[in-house]
Amino acid sequence: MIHIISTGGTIEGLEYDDPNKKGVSNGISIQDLLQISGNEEKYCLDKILDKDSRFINQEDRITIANTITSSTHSKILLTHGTITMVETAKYLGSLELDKTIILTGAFILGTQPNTDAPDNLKFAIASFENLNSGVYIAMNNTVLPWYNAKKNVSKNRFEPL
Ligand SMILES: NC(=O)C[C@H](N)C(=O)O
Repeated sequence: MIHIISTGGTIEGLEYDDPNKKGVSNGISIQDLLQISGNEEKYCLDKILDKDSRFINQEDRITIANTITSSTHSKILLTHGTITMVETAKYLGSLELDKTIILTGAFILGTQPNTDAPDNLKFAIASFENLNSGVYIAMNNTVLPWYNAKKNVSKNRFEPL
């Protein structure tokens, strides 16, 4: 069983530049995206935040970490906006939790027909098969460990450092 923890971002179709608008979402749920992806893996889902990742702060990261540590599951899929995905991955990596934690998201709004959200979810879920405990980013068919990942803004992809 995979424990999915969702926090907002483009993957959930959230589009806003104004932090005051956080929590106002006309987006799409991770559950619906998983259905679109054809996912057959068993999962449970907790939506704990609804934020563009520019507005994810240290308090939010502690909330995310607490949700992970109190989970009874060892496979954690964290959906997160891409802008600060590396920062959250680094924070979680520094905690050295004995779980496999994969972060994923999307570059194209989850509400758009050409979104990469279902593919990234599918890829991230399949990646648990090959990974030991640790923190990883799984996006655009690439898995990177938390300490060797950066977002290439011009190419819209994550790459090794
Ligand atoms: N592609 C993204 O997820 C960007 C988004 N605005 C974020 O929450 O970081």
